Amino acid sequence: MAAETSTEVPKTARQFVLKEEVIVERKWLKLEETTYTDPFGKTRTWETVKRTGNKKGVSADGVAVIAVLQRTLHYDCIVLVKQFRPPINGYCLEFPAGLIEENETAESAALRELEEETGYKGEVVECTPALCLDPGLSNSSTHIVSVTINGDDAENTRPKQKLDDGGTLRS
Ligand SMILES: Nc1nc(=O)[nH]c2c1ncn2[C@H]1C[C@H](O)[C@@H](COP(=O)(O)OP(=O)(O)O)O1
Repeated sequence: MAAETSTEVPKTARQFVLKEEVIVERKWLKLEETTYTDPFGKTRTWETVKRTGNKKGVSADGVAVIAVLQRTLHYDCIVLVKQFRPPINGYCLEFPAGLIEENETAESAALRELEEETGYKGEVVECTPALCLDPGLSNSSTHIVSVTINGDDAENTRPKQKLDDGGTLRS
């Protein structure tokens, strides 16, 4: 008699992390080996990047700001910044963005980063929950914050960036 072959899909188990081990840690980032269970209950490992530091009172690592510049008799414009990004040895056109400071809300961080990077003062319209944008690589999380800028307002007619000593942005 021929052996019966099962056509049933195997039951999968709920997956979870068992252990996180730091491989190397520097000022801004660390590489960890994450031990987890696969859908069949087998133990596996994953290489994970995390940001260092445990900031108190923050809901995500950073914010990205979708800022719409509104001016009378002009089309609305999305404000972007051009920034050199060492990991790709090249320049990117990006939404203004940055890390949230301790005890700072996502909305305040968005307005602060927008003003630092572009000089524009905006108003928050909407803020997403914390999103992981590259969860296969990192647990790093970001709020995407929608902002409007009243370009007719005197404070926004001649915007000036306020960059720290590492900054080389253009908007
Ligand atoms: N992965 C990083 N490597 C670095 O060498 N330095 C880094 C990393 N991530 C952030 N930073 C530094 C660069 C800035 O001086 C500060 C603040 O970053 P962020 O808030 O993203 O940028 P700005 O506020 O726009 O300067 O962290």
